[in-house]
Amino acid sequence: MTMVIRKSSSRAMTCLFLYQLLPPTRSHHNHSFSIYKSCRSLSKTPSDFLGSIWCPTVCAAPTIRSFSSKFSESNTTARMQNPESISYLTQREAAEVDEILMGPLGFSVDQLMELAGLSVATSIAEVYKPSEYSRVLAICGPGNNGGDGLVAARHLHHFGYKPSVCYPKRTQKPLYNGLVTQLESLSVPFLSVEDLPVDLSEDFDILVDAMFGFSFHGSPRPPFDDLIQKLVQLCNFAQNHQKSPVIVSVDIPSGWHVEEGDVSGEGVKPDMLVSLTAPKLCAKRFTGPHHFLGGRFVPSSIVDKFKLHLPPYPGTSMCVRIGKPPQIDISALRQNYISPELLEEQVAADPIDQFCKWFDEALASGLREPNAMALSTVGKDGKPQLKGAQNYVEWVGSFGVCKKDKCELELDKEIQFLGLVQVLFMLIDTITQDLLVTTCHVTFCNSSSRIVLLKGVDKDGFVWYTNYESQKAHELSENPQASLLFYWDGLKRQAMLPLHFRPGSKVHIRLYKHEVRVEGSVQKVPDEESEQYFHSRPRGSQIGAIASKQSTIIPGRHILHQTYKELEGKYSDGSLIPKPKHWGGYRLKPQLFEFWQGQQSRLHDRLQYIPQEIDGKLVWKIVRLAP
Ligand SMILES: NC(=O)C1=CN([C@@H]2O[C@H](COP(=O)(O)OP(=O)(O)OC[C@H]3O[C@@H](n4cnc5c(N)ncnc54)[C@H](O)[C@@H]3O)[C@@H](O)[C@H]2O)[C@@H](O)CC1
Ligand SMILES: [K+]
Repeated sequence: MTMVIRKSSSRAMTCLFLYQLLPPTRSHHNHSFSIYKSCRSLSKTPSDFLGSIWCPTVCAAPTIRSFSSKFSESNTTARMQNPESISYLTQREAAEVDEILMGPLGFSVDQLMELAGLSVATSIAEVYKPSEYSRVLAICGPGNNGGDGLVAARHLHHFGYKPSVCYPKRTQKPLYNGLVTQLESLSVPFLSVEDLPVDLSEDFDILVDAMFGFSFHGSPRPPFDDLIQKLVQLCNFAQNHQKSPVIVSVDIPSGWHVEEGDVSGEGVKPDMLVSLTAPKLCAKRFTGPHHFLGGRFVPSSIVDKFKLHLPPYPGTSMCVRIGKPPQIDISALRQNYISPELLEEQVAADPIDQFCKWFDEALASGLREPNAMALSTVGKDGKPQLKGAQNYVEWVGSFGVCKKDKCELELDKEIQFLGLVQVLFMLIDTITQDLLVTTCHVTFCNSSSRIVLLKGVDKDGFVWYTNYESQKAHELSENPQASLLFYWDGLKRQAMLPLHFRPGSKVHIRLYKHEVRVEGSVQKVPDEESEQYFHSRPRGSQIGAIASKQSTIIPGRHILHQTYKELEGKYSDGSLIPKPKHWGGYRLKPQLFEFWQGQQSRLHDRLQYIPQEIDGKLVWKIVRLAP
């Protein structure tokens, strides 16, 4: 810290306490700001001293992108069910359900098989993403369980997996021949038992066990005895591999007694069980992490007849999770990020281009809402946190001119904070009124954060829409500086959560993680732009925007429903829903970017883009920060 005294002799010293709330921006050398208050006043509230700060104008490259409103509509997720309250069928009941479905209820085998196979494929896709678990082997038996496996393999192909099929005892019926032809037309390879490697871990990520279902009895006969042993022995090879394949059993873990389960204790131990129609008694003995129910076709007459308690399927899903997803010890979640290094010479010169590159990667990796961002704002009265720790800095040496009712400070150092400046000490030339030296303390302000959805990014900045009467809008009206934070993990070849653990196996996680922080000043977007976007939203969201007086206290949820219903009735004729005045967009004009990439041993990459004016042109200077 330096002390700058420009003038000397016959000076009076005045010691003052002043407050100045600074916005969350970067200030550069010799930028000036004003304190609109007499230096000689004491004990004023912070709000009396709102000043202005010079902010550079930023022009980014003309990349124009917009995101469709579909991002804002959330997808349904599988509901957790208490396994205790669910019905389990005996072998006899399972066969009886089968007979009723295909007799009086008019279903055909292929219909049920198609729905069963689709449920298996969607259950797999809920847990094991094709980006990490692409190589699938469906081992299919001679009956309908095997047929389910063939159908699942076809759907998995269309979901982006690479299935292969082992179907050693083919049933010569038109239904099965058709399923085989369909797979062959997709070039799905059929492997004989002899073609299979001794260690299935080498070639496959997912093993679909579709050998036997509820009609199995006795001990498995060849070649299924050996195939079941291959699944049992997988754990013997586990130590040779970073990741061992997962076993997904269709309806019954093959070889298990349909009612009593794995009687010998030496049978298959699937990681996932997809029960069809209703779980069979053996499913009570399933201890793997993922139990799903599929086969969304059970009519109420069957539910009543067998007094079934089955979980409801969420939304339009073909499957529902039974029981809780595996518990994860949050404190043990310590990923080692492995990424190629993020080097200064390799990143785009324009931060908007770099942002779009990472955004596209996040989108391609299957992240649901990569446009979700934390928006941090602070009003003019952001309360200071307690002194101490890293929330407190001190600087000395600003100087400037002190006029009757305002002091102009000229900062002599680059500062970087969002905070409350407390001017502790000022030395003023009583003749010239020059401000000679100032000592300031800066305490960081409390800011408020929430997640909003990015709806567009272009050369002018980052756009989102909200209620202009919300807390964030209120804070932005008082202080237009804000910060955006994007968090994208699970990129490229990462393990997806929930993590799959097999007892005794080692889980090596390759996780790529990116964060982008953007700071700048915020303005409302022109009303026509908000108007245009408002009418592109689903009508339900348009009505919702009118129904909710955001951030106000309401007596209960019923008020929202009531208002929503009234408005729904009002606009039921399909007429244009007018955009409320209090609803619209904001655009943040970036003044700083930081691109963060996780690396091993916490040696993360942090590249900051700082705007600079060179020969009247804006250029972004890239600097590296220590992690
Ligand atoms: N609601 C239902 O009933 C539905 C049933 N579906 C599927 O159909 C399955 C039942 O199908 P299936 O009745 O065809 O029977 P499975 O597929 O369970 O197996 C029957 C076949 O396995 C053979 N087998 C039995 N025990 C054996 C042993 N110890 N060693 C070697 N081979 C043996 C039988 O000879 C027969 O060929 C269910 O588990 C389910 O996967 C689904 O396709 C759709 C709905
Ligand atoms: K099975």
